[in-house]
Amino acid sequence: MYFLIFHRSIVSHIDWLTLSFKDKQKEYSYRHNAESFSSVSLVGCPLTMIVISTSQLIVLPRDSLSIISFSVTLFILTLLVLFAVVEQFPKYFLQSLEKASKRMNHSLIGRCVFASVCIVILAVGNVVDTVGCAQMYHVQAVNCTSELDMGEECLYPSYFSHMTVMVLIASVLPIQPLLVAKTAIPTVIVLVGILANVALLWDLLVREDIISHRHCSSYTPAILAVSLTMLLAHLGLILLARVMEVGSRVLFLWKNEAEEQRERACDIRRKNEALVHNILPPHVAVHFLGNKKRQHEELYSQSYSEIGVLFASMPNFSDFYSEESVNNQGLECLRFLNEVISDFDALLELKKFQDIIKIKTIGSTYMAASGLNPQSTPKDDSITSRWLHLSLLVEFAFEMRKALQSINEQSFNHFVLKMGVNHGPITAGVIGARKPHYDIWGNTVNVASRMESTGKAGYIQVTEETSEILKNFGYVFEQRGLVAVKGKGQLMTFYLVGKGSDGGHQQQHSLAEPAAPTAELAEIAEETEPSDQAALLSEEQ
Ligand SMILES: Nc1ncnc2c1ncn2[C@@H]1O[C@H](COP(=O)(O)OP(=O)(O)OP(=O)(O)O)[C@@H](O)[C@H]1O
Repeated sequence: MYFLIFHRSIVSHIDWLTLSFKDKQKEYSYRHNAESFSSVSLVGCPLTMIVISTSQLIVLPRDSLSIISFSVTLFILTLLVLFAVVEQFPKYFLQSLEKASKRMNHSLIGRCVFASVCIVILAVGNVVDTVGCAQMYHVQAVNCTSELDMGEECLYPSYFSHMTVMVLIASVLPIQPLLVAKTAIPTVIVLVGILANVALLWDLLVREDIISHRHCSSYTPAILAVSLTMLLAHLGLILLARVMEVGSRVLFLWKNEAEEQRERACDIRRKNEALVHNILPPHVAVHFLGNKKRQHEELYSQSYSEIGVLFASMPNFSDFYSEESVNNQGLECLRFLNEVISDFDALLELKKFQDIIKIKTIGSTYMAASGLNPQSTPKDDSITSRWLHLSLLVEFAFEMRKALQSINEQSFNHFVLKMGVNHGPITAGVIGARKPHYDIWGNTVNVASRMESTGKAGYIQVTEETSEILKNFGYVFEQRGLVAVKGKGQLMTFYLVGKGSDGGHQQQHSLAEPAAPTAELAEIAEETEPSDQAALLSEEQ
């Protein structure tokens, strides 16, 4: 099969006779898929009419009736084609006309019927002309020896068959009609052409033979020659129509495939973006997604001078964690931890905490930082503007405590948070080309971590400098005393008691809530790390 040779990719998809897709859904969408500019292919109809009329007027000098017939057919065809292409030139035509054109071009039946009508009008124009010629001139039966009146017109009727071939060409050009119409209409045109030759032009064609072959030597009769020409042209054009149809279907498949691939690529990109946004802070994710020329080895780092850092741990979680069959080899403990951490993460979704960034979790310790978003610039140079994010970090710490409390109530647990906050300069960066991780480093982070590890369960411990800043926001502190911090010596630290004039009361209240019974709190405090023991000792001194 000709199309098997050219388009192996489509063979399994289509029926070899009708060329329709075996998949009904695909066939439906192919038929309803209106190619933009497909209406432009109809321009071939009036153009063919112009060529036919011009050549006929040159070869077969005609009377005024034929000129009127040409003009009317050409006029109707031009109007129809103009209507079909209005959609492509919306600026130059009435809106209602454009809408009607669009409706016609986008309806399967509409555009099929419309294109078929154009072809039929063209064919009818040609037939009318043929009939006119045959009837206008009375031709007597002639033979090789007859005297011919060479002054008569319509001497070359075979031209009507040549014109029919042109009509056939014009009939396969439009994209809109279905293949069945593209086959049926030209077949009818050829049959009518052959019938006209036999029934109307026989004598005229014999006369043309005699004019062309004066000596009556052996020749192929014109009637046979032109009818065969029409038939062969018809077969060739049907073949061409089928090849065009296969091509159009291949393009349709490719287009669909490309569209599917594009959608898949968009989907993957969306998922990747979501993934990047999940593992990196928004501003860093934007940097990575936007910077297409980024090299794998290129390091992303950013220095900040005023950042807040929070460490929050659940000191009694390690006691809770055990790998036994009763808790599914520790799975239930991890499920619980996941619930707690997820609740903390959910707090960061709140608008007021949008500038707080979760850095990571280290075991049951939650690490977050504020002031990392370069877009959130302070309104002015005042302490309260510059360190607003630090007060929000403290608010976040309070909310974490509340969230854990409510989980405790639901699960009959007694977990408490031990928190440490510090502020100062840090360096942030993304480490690793695979599984990249955003982290922060610096003395500020180390001290924040120490504030947590040397702190007390249920308390938020801060350095003196941090407490000074937070006092501007109305937070109330209780001096803890000097704490021995590894590598830093003795640091004066404070416990955050609450906010406002009744801050002390607030803190009392939060501690008095059944987050952990007082005895349990004391127990937890005693179970702090060795460095904490040193800290507590220094406190006692
Ligand atoms: N980016 C970070 N993520 C998590 N923890 C950090 C980070 N930076 C520092 N820390 C923690 O801060 C604490 C203090 O760090 P520092 O460098 O002062 O001492 P260290 O000798 O590394 O600490 P350690 O004695 O605990 O090993 C360490 O426990 C460290 O784990």
